[in-house]
Amino acid sequence: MKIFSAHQIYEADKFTIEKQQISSDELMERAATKLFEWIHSRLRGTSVNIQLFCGIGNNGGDGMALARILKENEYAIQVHVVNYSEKRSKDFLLNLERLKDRKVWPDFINSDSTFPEIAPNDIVVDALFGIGLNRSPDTWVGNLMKYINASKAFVLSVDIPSGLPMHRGPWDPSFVIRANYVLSFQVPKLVFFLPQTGIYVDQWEILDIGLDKEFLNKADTDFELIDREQMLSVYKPRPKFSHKGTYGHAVIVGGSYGKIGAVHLASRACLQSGAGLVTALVPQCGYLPLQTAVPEVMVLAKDREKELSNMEIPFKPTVVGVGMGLGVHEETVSAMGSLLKEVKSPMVIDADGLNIMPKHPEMLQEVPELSILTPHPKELERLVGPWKDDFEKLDKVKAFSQKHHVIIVIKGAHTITVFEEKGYVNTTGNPGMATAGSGDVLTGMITALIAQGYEPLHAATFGVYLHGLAGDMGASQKGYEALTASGILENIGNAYLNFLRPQEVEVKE
Ligand SMILES: NC(=O)C1=CN([C@@H]2O[C@H](COP(=O)(O)OP(=O)(O)OC[C@H]3O[C@@H](n4cnc5c(N)ncnc54)[C@H](O)[C@@H]3O)[C@@H](O)[C@H]2O)[C@@H](O)CC1
Ligand SMILES: Nc1ncnc2c1ncn2[C@@H]1O[C@H](COP(=O)(O)OP(=O)(O)O)[C@@H](O)[C@H]1O
Ligand SMILES: [K+]
Repeated sequence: MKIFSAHQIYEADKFTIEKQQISSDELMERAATKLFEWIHSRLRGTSVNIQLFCGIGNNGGDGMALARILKENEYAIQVHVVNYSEKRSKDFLLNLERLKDRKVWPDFINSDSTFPEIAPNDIVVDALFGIGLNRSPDTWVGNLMKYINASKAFVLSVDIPSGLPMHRGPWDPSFVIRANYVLSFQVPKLVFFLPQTGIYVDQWEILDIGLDKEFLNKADTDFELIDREQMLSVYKPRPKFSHKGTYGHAVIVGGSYGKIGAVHLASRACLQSGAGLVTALVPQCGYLPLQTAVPEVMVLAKDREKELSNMEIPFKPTVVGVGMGLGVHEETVSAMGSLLKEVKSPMVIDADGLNIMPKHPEMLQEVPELSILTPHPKELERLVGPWKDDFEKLDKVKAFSQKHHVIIVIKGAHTITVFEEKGYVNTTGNPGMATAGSGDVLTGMITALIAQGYEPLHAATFGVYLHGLAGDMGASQKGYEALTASGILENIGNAYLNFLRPQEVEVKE
Protein backbone atom coordinates (compact mmCIF):
# COMPACT_ATOMS: atom_id res chain seq x y z
CA MET A 1 0.00 0.00 0.00
CA LYS A 2 1.40 3.39 -0.96
CA ILE A 3 2.12 6.14 1.54
CA PHE A 4 1.35 9.59 0.10
CA SER A 5 2.76 12.99 0.98
CA ALA A 6 0.38 15.82 1.95
CA HIS A 7 0.91 17.39 -1.47
CA GLN A 8 -0.05 14.14 -3.22
CA ILE A 9 -3.19 13.80 -1.09
CA TYR A 10 -4.30 17.34 -2.00
CA GLU A 11 -3.64 16.47 -5.65
CA ALA A 12 -5.68 13.26 -5.34
CA ASP A 13 -8.56 15.26 -3.75
CA LYS A 14 -8.45 17.79 -6.58
CA PHE A 15 -8.27 15.16 -9.30
CA THR A 16 -11.16 13.21 -7.78
CA ILE A 17 -13.34 16.29 -7.47
CA GLU A 18 -12.81 17.12 -11.15
CA LYS A 19 -13.14 13.57 -12.50
CA GLN A 20 -16.17 12.59 -10.44
CA GLN A 21 -17.72 16.03 -10.96
CA ILE A 22 -18.43 16.53 -7.30
CA SER A 23 -17.90 19.58 -5.11
CA SER A 24 -15.30 19.67 -2.35
CA ASP A 25 -18.05 19.73 0.28
CA GLU A 26 -19.50 16.55 -1.21
CA LEU A 27 -16.12 14.91 -0.67
CA MET A 28 -16.14 16.24 2.89
CA GLU A 29 -19.64 14.80 3.34
CA ARG A 30 -18.36 11.40 2.19
CA ALA A 31 -15.52 11.63 4.69
CA ALA A 32 -17.89 12.58 7.50
CA THR A 33 -20.34 9.82 6.56
CA LYS A 34 -17.54 7.24 6.72
CA LEU A 35 -16.50 8.59 10.14
CA PHE A 36 -20.09 8.36 11.31
CA GLU A 37 -20.54 4.79 10.03
CA TRP A 38 -17.39 3.70 11.85
CA ILE A 39 -18.53 5.26 15.13
CA HIS A 40 -22.15 4.15 14.78
CA SER A 41 -21.22 0.52 14.01
CA ARG A 42 -19.43 0.44 17.36
CA LEU A 43 -21.71 2.54 19.55
CA ARG A 44 -25.06 1.47 18.07
CA GLY A 45 -26.82 4.37 19.70
CA THR A 46 -25.25 3.98 23.16
CA SER A 47 -25.89 7.05 25.28
CA VAL A 48 -22.39 8.40 25.49
CA ASN A 49 -21.36 12.03 25.40
CA ILE A 50 -19.34 12.90 22.30
CA GLN A 51 -17.28 16.09 22.43
CA LEU A 52 -16.06 17.30 19.06
CA PHE A 53 -13.13 19.76 19.00
CA CYS A 54 -13.03 21.31 15.54
CA GLY A 55 -10.46 23.60 13.98
CA ILE A 56 -11.35 26.11 11.29
CA GLY A 57 -9.87 24.34 8.25
CA ASN A 58 -11.12 21.29 6.39
CA ASN A 59 -10.20 18.92 9.21
CA GLY A 60 -12.49 21.03 11.39
CA GLY A 61 -15.02 20.92 8.55
CA ASP A 62 -14.99 17.12 8.70
CA GLY A 63 -15.66 17.38 12.42
CA MET A 64 -18.58 19.79 11.92
CA ALA A 65 -20.16 17.58 9.25
CA LEU A 66 -19.72 14.55 11.51
CA ALA A 67 -21.38 16.46 14.38
CA ARG A 68 -24.43 17.12 12.20
CA ILE A 69 -24.77 13.46 11.18
CA LEU A 70 -24.35 12.33 14.79
CA LYS A 71 -27.05 14.79 15.84
CA GLU A 72 -29.41 13.56 13.12
CA ASN A 73 -28.93 10.08 14.58
CA GLU A 74 -29.72 11.29 18.07
CA TYR A 75 -26.29 11.06 19.63
CA ALA A 76 -25.51 13.41 22.52
CA ILE A 77 -22.91 15.83 21.20
CA GLN A 78 -21.11 19.01 22.19
CA VAL A 79 -19.28 20.93 19.50
CA HIS A 80 -16.34 23.25 20.22
CA VAL A 81 -14.83 25.42 17.54
CA VAL A 82 -11.18 26.04 18.31
CA ASN A 83 -10.73 29.51 16.90
CA TYR A 84 -7.01 29.49 16.16
CA SER A 85 -7.20 31.58 12.99
CA GLU A 86 -9.43 34.02 11.12
CA LYS A 87 -8.83 32.15 7.88
CA ARG A 88 -11.72 29.73 7.96
CA SER A 89 -12.06 27.34 5.05
CA LYS A 90 -15.09 27.55 2.75
CA ASP A 91 -16.28 24.05 3.57
CA PHE A 92 -15.81 24.61 7.28
CA LEU A 93 -18.06 27.67 7.07
CA LEU A 94 -20.64 25.79 5.00
CA ASN A 95 -20.78 23.00 7.59
CA LEU A 96 -20.94 25.48 10.45
CA GLU A 97 -24.07 26.97 8.83
CA ARG A 98 -25.56 23.52 8.24
CA LEU A 99 -25.03 22.69 11.88
CA LYS A 100 -26.66 25.90 13.02
CA ASP A 101 -29.61 25.08 10.72
CA ARG A 102 -30.04 21.92 12.86
CA LYS A 103 -30.15 24.15 15.93
CA VAL A 104 -26.76 23.03 17.18
CA TRP A 105 -24.76 25.99 18.50
CA PRO A 106 -21.09 25.28 18.94
CA ASP A 107 -19.15 27.15 21.59
CA PHE A 108 -16.07 29.02 20.42
CA ILE A 109 -12.79 28.45 22.25
CA ASN A 110 -10.36 31.36 22.05
CA SER A 111 -7.00 32.07 23.68
CA ASP A 112 -8.70 33.35 26.87
CA SER A 113 -11.43 30.70 27.15
CA THR A 114 -11.76 28.18 29.95
CA PHE A 115 -11.60 24.71 28.46
CA PRO A 116 -14.78 22.61 28.63
CA GLU A 117 -14.97 19.82 31.14
CA ILE A 118 -14.22 16.36 29.74
CA ALA A 119 -15.57 13.37 31.69
CA PRO A 120 -13.67 10.07 31.67
CA ASN A 121 -16.51 8.34 29.86
CA ASP A 122 -16.77 10.95 27.11
CA ILE A 123 -15.54 10.36 23.60
CA VAL A 124 -13.40 13.16 22.22
CA VAL A 125 -13.31 13.67 18.47
CA ASP A 126 -10.09 15.45 17.56
CA ALA A 127 -10.64 17.50 14.40
CA LEU A 128 -8.35 20.42 15.22
CA PHE A 129 -5.70 20.08 12.54
CA GLY A 130 -5.35 17.64 9.67
CA ILE A 131 -2.63 17.32 7.07
CA GLY A 132 -2.58 21.12 6.61
CA LEU A 133 -0.61 21.88 9.80
CA ASN A 134 2.40 23.95 8.71
CA ARG A 135 3.68 25.65 11.86
CA SER A 136 3.63 25.14 15.60
CA PRO A 137 0.18 25.45 17.16
CA ASP A 138 -0.14 28.58 19.35
CA THR A 139 0.59 27.98 23.03
CA TRP A 140 -3.05 28.14 24.07
CA VAL A 141 -3.98 25.58 21.36
CA GLY A 142 -1.10 23.41 22.53
CA ASN A 143 -2.41 23.74 26.08
CA LEU A 144 -5.82 22.58 24.90
CA MET A 145 -4.11 19.52 23.35
CA LYS A 146 -2.35 18.81 26.66
CA TYR A 147 -5.69 19.22 28.44
CA ILE A 148 -7.35 16.69 26.11
CA ASN A 149 -4.40 14.30 26.55
CA ALA A 150 -4.69 14.58 30.33
CA SER A 151 -8.38 13.64 30.24
CA LYS A 152 -9.33 10.00 30.62
CA ALA A 153 -11.65 10.18 27.63
CA PHE A 154 -11.24 7.99 24.55
CA VAL A 155 -9.72 10.14 21.82
CA LEU A 156 -10.59 9.55 18.19
CA SER A 157 -8.53 11.60 15.75
CA VAL A 158 -9.82 12.55 12.33
CA ASP A 159 -7.26 11.79 9.59
CA ILE A 160 -4.14 12.38 11.74
CA PRO A 161 -3.53 13.25 15.41
CA SER A 162 -3.73 17.05 15.56
CA GLY A 163 -0.36 18.68 16.00
CA LEU A 164 1.56 16.15 13.88
CA PRO A 165 2.98 17.73 10.76
CA MET A 166 3.29 15.48 7.70
CA HIS A 167 6.83 16.49 6.74
CA ARG A 168 8.85 16.86 9.97
CA GLY A 169 8.85 16.08 13.69
CA PRO A 170 6.51 18.13 15.91
CA TRP A 171 7.77 21.56 17.02
CA ASP A 172 6.82 20.78 20.60
CA PRO A 173 6.27 17.10 21.42
CA SER A 174 3.71 18.02 24.09
CA PHE A 175 1.60 19.93 21.55
CA VAL A 176 0.29 16.81 19.82
CA ILE A 177 -2.90 14.86 20.48
CA ARG A 178 -2.35 11.30 21.71
CA ALA A 179 -4.94 9.36 19.79
CA ASN A 180 -6.46 6.11 20.97
CA TYR A 181 -7.64 5.63 17.43
CA VAL A 182 -6.98 7.45 14.17
CA LEU A 183 -9.42 7.21 11.30
CA SER A 184 -7.30 8.21 8.35
CA PHE A 185 -8.70 9.07 4.93
CA GLN A 186 -7.82 6.79 2.03
CA VAL A 187 -4.12 6.29 2.74
CA PRO A 188 -1.92 5.74 5.79
CA LYS A 189 0.43 8.58 6.75
CA LEU A 190 4.19 8.05 7.16
CA VAL A 191 4.20 9.64 10.63
CA PHE A 192 2.20 6.68 11.98
CA PHE A 193 5.27 4.46 11.52
CA LEU A 194 8.21 6.56 12.69
CA PRO A 195 9.61 6.21 16.22
CA GLN A 196 9.23 9.90 17.16
CA THR A 197 5.70 10.33 15.84
CA GLY A 198 4.21 6.83 15.89
CA ILE A 199 3.92 7.16 19.68
CA TYR A 200 0.90 9.44 19.23
CA VAL A 201 -1.07 6.69 17.45
CA ASP A 202 -2.36 3.68 19.39
CA GLN A 203 -4.37 2.23 16.53
CA TRP A 204 -5.28 3.41 13.06
CA GLU A 205 -7.59 2.44 10.29
CA ILE A 206 -8.10 3.63 6.75
CA LEU A 207 -11.47 4.94 5.62
CA ASP A 208 -12.05 4.72 1.88
CA ILE A 209 -13.57 8.04 0.79
CA GLY A 210 -13.56 7.11 -2.89
CA LEU A 211 -10.54 9.07 -4.09
CA ASP A 212 -9.84 8.18 -7.71
CA LYS A 213 -8.28 4.70 -7.85
CA GLU A 214 -6.48 5.29 -11.11
CA PHE A 215 -4.77 8.38 -9.72
CA LEU A 216 -3.78 6.48 -6.58
CA ASN A 217 -2.49 3.47 -8.52
CA LYS A 218 -0.42 5.55 -10.91
CA ALA A 219 1.19 7.78 -8.29
CA ASP A 220 4.82 7.19 -7.53
CA THR A 221 5.36 7.53 -3.79
CA ASP A 222 8.51 7.83 -1.67
CA PHE A 223 7.26 5.23 0.80
CA GLU A 224 5.26 2.03 0.67
CA LEU A 225 3.74 -0.19 3.32
CA ILE A 226 4.84 -3.81 3.04
CA ASP A 227 2.00 -6.23 3.64
CA ARG A 228 1.15 -9.84 2.90
CA GLU A 229 -0.44 -9.19 -0.47
CA GLN A 230 2.66 -7.48 -1.77
CA MET A 231 4.98 -10.14 -0.41
CA LEU A 232 2.90 -12.90 -2.03
CA SER A 233 3.80 -11.38 -5.39
CA VAL A 234 7.48 -11.63 -4.47
CA TYR A 235 7.41 -15.19 -3.05
CA LYS A 236 9.15 -17.89 -5.09
CA PRO A 237 7.38 -21.27 -4.81
CA ARG A 238 9.68 -24.29 -4.75
CA PRO A 239 9.64 -26.34 -7.96
CA LYS A 240 9.08 -30.08 -7.48
CA PHE A 241 12.27 -31.12 -9.29
CA SER A 242 14.55 -28.84 -7.36
CA HIS A 243 17.51 -29.98 -5.29
CA LYS A 244 19.62 -28.38 -2.63
CA GLY A 245 21.85 -26.83 -5.26
CA THR A 246 18.82 -24.88 -6.47
CA TYR A 247 18.67 -22.98 -3.19
CA GLY A 248 22.23 -21.83 -2.98
CA HIS A 249 25.16 -22.14 -0.62
CA ALA A 250 25.21 -19.42 2.02
CA VAL A 251 28.23 -18.63 4.14
CA ILE A 252 27.73 -17.01 7.52
CA VAL A 253 30.91 -15.27 8.68
CA GLY A 254 31.14 -14.14 12.27
CA GLY A 255 31.73 -15.04 15.90
CA SER A 256 34.43 -14.47 18.45
CA TYR A 257 35.13 -15.92 21.89
CA GLY A 258 31.91 -15.64 23.92
CA LYS A 259 29.85 -14.65 20.87
CA ILE A 260 29.55 -17.85 18.89
CA GLY A 261 25.84 -17.93 19.72
CA ALA A 262 25.29 -15.12 17.22
CA VAL A 263 26.57 -17.34 14.39
CA HIS A 264 24.53 -20.25 15.73
CA LEU A 265 21.35 -18.15 15.53
CA ALA A 266 22.12 -16.70 12.09
CA SER A 267 23.09 -20.08 10.56
CA ARG A 268 20.01 -21.83 11.90
CA ALA A 269 17.78 -19.01 10.72
CA CYS A 270 19.45 -19.24 7.32
CA LEU A 271 18.71 -22.98 7.07
CA GLN A 272 15.17 -22.63 8.36
CA SER A 273 14.46 -19.91 5.83
CA GLY A 274 15.28 -22.24 2.98
CA ALA A 275 18.95 -21.98 2.00
CA GLY A 276 20.18 -25.21 0.36
CA LEU A 277 23.53 -25.35 2.13
CA VAL A 278 24.93 -23.28 4.97
CA THR A 279 28.55 -23.01 6.03
CA ALA A 280 29.55 -21.09 9.14
CA LEU A 281 33.00 -19.48 9.02
CA VAL A 282 34.18 -18.97 12.60
CA PRO A 283 37.32 -18.90 14.78
CA GLN A 284 38.47 -22.22 16.32
CA CYS A 285 36.44 -21.72 19.49
CA GLY A 286 33.28 -21.97 17.40
CA TYR A 287 33.99 -25.36 15.88
CA LEU A 288 32.81 -27.71 18.59
CA PRO A 289 29.73 -25.82 19.77
CA LEU A 290 28.44 -25.33 16.24
CA GLN A 291 29.09 -28.89 15.10
CA THR A 292 27.35 -30.16 18.21
CA ALA A 293 24.37 -27.83 18.22
CA VAL A 294 23.53 -27.58 14.52
CA PRO A 295 24.42 -30.76 12.63
CA GLU A 296 23.01 -29.41 9.37
CA VAL A 297 25.50 -26.56 9.26
CA MET A 298 29.01 -27.11 7.91
CA VAL A 299 31.73 -25.38 9.87
CA LEU A 300 34.93 -23.82 8.57
CA ALA A 301 37.01 -23.05 11.64
CA LYS A 302 39.84 -20.65 10.90
CA ASP A 303 43.32 -20.57 12.41
CA ARG A 304 42.95 -18.42 15.52
CA GLU A 305 41.20 -19.53 18.66
CA LYS A 306 39.28 -16.44 19.76
CA GLU A 307 38.69 -14.25 16.73
CA LEU A 308 38.68 -14.37 12.98
CA SER A 309 41.90 -13.20 11.32
CA ASN A 310 41.19 -14.88 8.03
CA MET A 311 37.89 -14.98 6.15
CA GLU A 312 39.02 -16.81 3.02
CA ILE A 313 36.30 -18.99 1.58
CA PRO A 314 37.72 -21.96 -0.32
CA PHE A 315 34.79 -22.12 -2.79
CA LYS A 316 32.43 -19.67 -4.49
CA PRO A 317 29.43 -19.14 -2.22
CA THR A 318 26.07 -17.91 -3.51
CA VAL A 319 25.95 -15.29 -0.80
CA VAL A 320 27.86 -14.20 2.30
CA GLY A 321 26.24 -12.86 5.48
CA VAL A 322 28.84 -11.28 7.74
CA GLY A 323 29.24 -9.46 11.03
CA MET A 324 27.31 -11.09 13.87
CA GLY A 325 29.45 -11.53 16.99
CA LEU A 326 32.56 -10.70 14.95
CA GLY A 327 34.27 -8.27 17.33
CA VAL A 328 36.57 -5.53 16.08
CA HIS A 329 40.02 -7.04 16.65
CA GLU A 330 42.61 -5.39 14.40
CA GLU A 331 43.22 -8.60 12.46
CA THR A 332 39.51 -9.23 12.13
CA VAL A 333 39.17 -5.78 10.58
CA SER A 334 41.88 -6.49 8.07
CA ALA A 335 40.34 -9.91 7.25
CA MET A 336 37.04 -8.14 6.67
CA GLY A 337 38.80 -5.78 4.24
CA SER A 338 40.09 -8.77 2.26
CA LEU A 339 36.68 -10.44 2.29
CA LEU A 340 35.07 -7.31 0.83
CA LYS A 341 37.68 -7.24 -1.93
CA GLU A 342 37.09 -10.92 -2.69
CA VAL A 343 33.29 -11.03 -2.82
CA LYS A 344 31.72 -9.38 -5.86
CA SER A 345 28.06 -10.29 -5.40
CA PRO A 346 25.60 -8.67 -2.94
CA MET A 347 26.32 -9.51 0.71
CA VAL A 348 24.41 -9.05 3.95
CA ILE A 349 26.36 -7.01 6.50
CA ASP A 350 25.30 -6.70 10.14
CA ALA A 351 26.54 -5.74 13.61
CA ASP A 352 30.36 -5.48 13.88
CA GLY A 353 30.56 -5.83 10.10
CA LEU A 354 28.92 -2.39 10.11
CA ASN A 355 30.74 -1.01 13.14
CA ILE A 356 34.05 -1.51 11.37
CA MET A 357 33.04 0.69 8.41
CA PRO A 358 32.93 4.22 9.90
CA LYS A 359 36.52 3.88 11.11
CA HIS A 360 37.64 2.45 7.77
CA PRO A 361 35.73 4.44 5.16
CA GLU A 362 37.81 2.90 2.36
CA MET A 363 36.02 -0.39 3.08
CA LEU A 364 32.67 1.16 2.21
CA GLN A 365 33.93 1.61 -1.34
CA GLU A 366 34.54 -2.15 -1.51
CA VAL A 367 31.04 -3.19 -0.44
CA PRO A 368 29.48 -4.95 -3.46
CA GLU A 369 26.58 -3.08 -5.10
CA LEU A 370 23.12 -4.03 -3.85
CA SER A 371 24.51 -5.39 -0.60
CA ILE A 372 22.14 -5.22 2.35
CA LEU A 373 23.22 -3.38 5.51
CA THR A 374 21.08 -4.09 8.59
CA PRO A 375 21.91 -1.49 11.26
CA HIS A 376 20.00 -0.95 14.50
CA PRO A 377 19.68 2.76 15.45
CA LYS A 378 23.11 3.04 17.11
CA GLU A 379 24.88 1.32 14.23
CA LEU A 380 22.99 3.53 11.80
CA GLU A 381 24.12 6.66 13.60
CA ARG A 382 27.73 5.54 13.31
CA LEU A 383 27.22 5.06 9.57
CA VAL A 384 25.33 8.23 8.60
CA GLY A 385 25.88 10.56 11.56
CA PRO A 386 23.28 11.99 13.99
CA TRP A 387 19.91 13.35 12.86
CA LYS A 388 17.58 15.96 14.29
CA ASP A 389 14.40 14.03 13.55
CA ASP A 390 13.18 10.90 11.77
CA PHE A 391 12.70 12.79 8.52
CA GLU A 392 16.30 13.93 8.45
CA LYS A 393 17.34 10.38 9.30
CA LEU A 394 15.44 9.05 6.28
CA ASP A 395 16.97 11.70 4.02
CA LYS A 396 20.44 10.79 5.22
CA VAL A 397 19.84 7.08 4.70
CA LYS A 398 18.49 7.68 1.19
CA ALA A 399 21.56 9.74 0.33
CA PHE A 400 23.83 7.01 1.76
CA SER A 401 22.01 4.33 -0.22
CA GLN A 402 22.34 6.34 -3.42
CA LYS A 403 25.98 7.14 -2.85
CA HIS A 404 27.03 3.56 -2.14
CA HIS A 405 24.33 1.79 -4.14
CA VAL A 406 23.38 -0.40 -1.19
CA ILE A 407 20.15 -1.35 0.56
CA ILE A 408 19.76 -0.20 4.17
CA VAL A 409 17.43 -1.94 6.59
CA ILE A 410 16.67 0.52 9.41
CA LYS A 411 15.72 -1.89 12.20
CA GLY A 412 13.19 -1.16 14.93
CA ALA A 413 9.42 -1.12 15.28
CA HIS A 414 8.22 -0.74 11.67
CA THR A 415 11.60 -1.51 10.15
CA ILE A 416 12.12 0.59 7.02
CA THR A 417 14.11 -0.83 4.12
CA VAL A 418 15.60 1.98 2.05
CA PHE A 419 16.89 1.67 -1.46
CA GLU A 420 17.94 4.85 -3.23
CA GLU A 421 14.88 7.14 -3.32
CA LYS A 422 12.39 4.79 -1.78
CA GLY A 423 11.48 3.39 1.65
CA TYR A 424 9.51 0.19 2.38
CA VAL A 425 7.78 0.24 5.76
CA ASN A 426 7.25 -3.13 7.45
CA THR A 427 3.96 -4.01 9.14
CA THR A 428 4.87 -7.13 11.15
CA GLY A 429 6.76 -7.47 14.43
CA ASN A 430 6.27 -6.50 18.06
CA PRO A 431 8.14 -5.13 21.08
CA GLY A 432 8.91 -8.69 22.24
CA MET A 433 11.49 -8.75 19.45
CA ALA A 434 13.63 -6.18 21.23
CA THR A 435 15.75 -9.01 22.63
CA ALA A 436 19.36 -10.19 22.28
CA GLY A 437 20.09 -11.96 19.02
CA SER A 438 16.92 -11.18 17.15
CA GLY A 439 18.95 -9.17 14.65
CA ASP A 440 21.23 -12.18 14.07
CA VAL A 441 18.15 -14.20 13.14
CA LEU A 442 17.14 -11.51 10.65
CA THR A 443 20.57 -11.51 9.00
CA GLY A 444 20.39 -15.29 8.58
CA MET A 445 16.93 -15.02 7.03
CA ILE A 446 17.84 -12.34 4.50
CA THR A 447 21.00 -14.24 3.57
CA ALA A 448 18.90 -17.37 2.97
CA LEU A 449 16.55 -15.52 0.64
CA ILE A 450 19.42 -14.23 -1.50
CA ALA A 451 20.82 -17.78 -1.59
CA GLN A 452 17.49 -18.90 -3.03
CA GLY A 453 17.63 -16.41 -5.83
CA TYR A 454 15.53 -13.54 -4.49
CA GLU A 455 16.80 -10.21 -5.78
CA PRO A 456 18.39 -8.29 -2.91
CA LEU A 457 15.63 -5.71 -2.41
CA HIS A 458 13.00 -8.45 -2.28
CA ALA A 459 15.20 -10.52 0.03
CA ALA A 460 15.41 -7.54 2.39
CA THR A 461 11.72 -6.62 2.45
CA PHE A 462 10.50 -10.24 2.52
CA GLY A 463 13.10 -11.21 5.13
CA VAL A 464 12.04 -8.34 7.38
CA TYR A 465 8.37 -9.19 6.86
CA LEU A 466 8.81 -12.92 7.66
CA HIS A 467 11.08 -12.18 10.64
CA GLY A 468 8.37 -9.91 12.11
CA LEU A 469 5.70 -12.50 11.41
CA ALA A 470 7.78 -15.22 13.12
CA GLY A 471 8.14 -12.83 16.07
CA ASP A 472 4.38 -12.22 16.13
CA MET A 473 3.69 -15.95 16.14
CA GLY A 474 6.28 -16.49 18.88
CA ALA A 475 4.75 -13.69 20.96
CA SER A 476 1.27 -15.15 20.54
CA GLN A 477 2.52 -18.33 22.28
CA LYS A 478 4.70 -16.78 24.98
CA GLY A 479 3.93 -13.11 25.33
CA TYR A 480 6.37 -10.30 24.66
CA GLU A 481 8.65 -10.61 27.67
CA ALA A 482 9.45 -14.29 27.27
CA LEU A 483 10.10 -14.13 23.55
CA THR A 484 13.75 -14.80 22.69
CA ALA A 485 15.69 -14.88 19.45
CA SER A 486 15.40 -18.70 19.54
CA GLY A 487 11.65 -18.27 19.90
CA ILE A 488 11.62 -16.19 16.71
CA LEU A 489 13.79 -18.77 14.96
CA GLU A 490 11.53 -21.66 15.96
CA ASN A 491 8.59 -19.85 14.40
CA ILE A 492 10.07 -19.23 10.96
CA GLY A 493 8.27 -22.35 9.69
CA ASN A 494 4.98 -21.17 11.20
CA ALA A 495 5.52 -17.77 9.64
CA TYR A 496 5.87 -19.34 6.18
CA LEU A 497 2.75 -21.44 6.80
CA ASN A 498 0.76 -18.45 7.97
CA PHE A 499 2.00 -16.36 5.06
CA LEU A 500 1.12 -19.07 2.52
CA ARG A 501 -2.29 -19.89 4.01
CA PRO A 502 -5.02 -20.05 1.37
CA GLN A 503 -6.63 -16.71 0.57
CA GLU A 504 -9.68 -16.14 2.72
CA VAL A 505 -12.83 -16.76 0.68
CA GLU A 506 -16.05 -15.14 1.70
CA VAL A 507 -18.57 -17.86 2.55
CA LYS A 508 -22.08 -16.96 1.45
CA GLU A 509 -24.93 -18.51 3.43
N1 LIG B 1 -9.23 18.60 0.56
C1 LIG B 1 -10.31 17.84 0.57
O1 LIG B 1 -11.09 17.86 -0.34
C2 LIG B 1 -10.59 16.99 1.74
C3 LIG B 1 -9.96 17.29 2.93
N2 LIG B 1 -10.27 16.63 4.04
C4 LIG B 1 -9.79 17.08 5.34
O2 LIG B 1 -9.04 18.26 5.20
C5 LIG B 1 -7.87 18.19 6.00
C6 LIG B 1 -6.89 19.19 5.50
O3 LIG B 1 -7.53 20.42 5.61
P1 LIG B 1 -6.81 21.82 5.47
O4 LIG B 1 -5.92 21.79 4.30
O5 LIG B 1 -7.88 22.83 5.49
O6 LIG B 1 -5.91 21.96 6.73
P2 LIG B 1 -6.17 21.66 8.28
O7 LIG B 1 -7.59 21.54 8.60
O8 LIG B 1 -5.27 20.57 8.64
O9 LIG B 1 -5.57 22.99 8.93
C7 LIG B 1 -6.30 24.18 8.87
C8 LIG B 1 -5.55 25.37 8.35
O10 LIG B 1 -4.87 25.99 9.42
C9 LIG B 1 -3.73 26.67 8.98
N3 LIG B 1 -2.69 26.33 9.91
C10 LIG B 1 -1.73 25.39 9.78
N4 LIG B 1 -0.98 25.31 10.87
C11 LIG B 1 -1.51 26.22 11.74
C12 LIG B 1 -1.18 26.60 13.05
N5 LIG B 1 -0.17 26.05 13.70
N6 LIG B 1 -1.92 27.53 13.65
C13 LIG B 1 -2.95 28.12 13.01
N7 LIG B 1 -3.30 27.79 11.76
C14 LIG B 1 -2.60 26.86 11.13
C15 LIG B 1 -3.43 26.20 7.59
O11 LIG B 1 -3.54 27.29 6.72
C16 LIG B 1 -4.47 25.12 7.32
O12 LIG B 1 -5.01 25.23 6.04
C17 LIG B 1 -7.50 16.74 5.92
O13 LIG B 1 -6.66 16.35 6.97
C18 LIG B 1 -8.87 16.09 6.00
O14 LIG B 1 -9.26 15.94 7.35
C19 LIG B 1 -11.37 15.70 4.03
O15 LIG B 1 -12.52 16.45 4.22
C20 LIG B 1 -11.46 14.97 2.75
C21 LIG B 1 -11.54 15.88 1.60
N1 LIG C 1 9.67 -2.62 19.31
C1 LIG C 1 9.92 -3.44 18.27
N2 LIG C 1 8.93 -3.79 17.43
C2 LIG C 1 9.18 -4.60 16.39
N3 LIG C 1 10.40 -5.12 16.10
C3 LIG C 1 11.41 -4.80 16.89
C4 LIG C 1 11.24 -3.95 18.02
N4 LIG C 1 12.44 -3.80 18.62
C5 LIG C 1 13.32 -4.53 17.90
N5 LIG C 1 12.71 -5.14 16.86
C6 LIG C 1 13.36 -5.98 15.84
O1 LIG C 1 14.27 -6.88 16.46
C7 LIG C 1 15.53 -6.90 15.75
C8 LIG C 1 16.61 -6.39 16.70
O2 LIG C 1 17.84 -6.36 16.05
P1 LIG C 1 19.20 -5.95 16.78
O3 LIG C 1 18.99 -4.70 17.56
O4 LIG C 1 20.27 -5.98 15.77
O5 LIG C 1 19.36 -7.14 17.81
P2 LIG C 1 20.66 -8.00 18.17
O6 LIG C 1 21.84 -7.12 17.93
O7 LIG C 1 20.49 -8.36 19.60
O8 LIG C 1 20.65 -9.19 17.28
C9 LIG C 1 15.31 -6.04 14.52
O9 LIG C 1 14.91 -6.83 13.44
C10 LIG C 1 14.19 -5.11 14.94
O10 LIG C 1 13.43 -4.63 13.84
K1 LIG D 1 -7.09 15.66 13.51
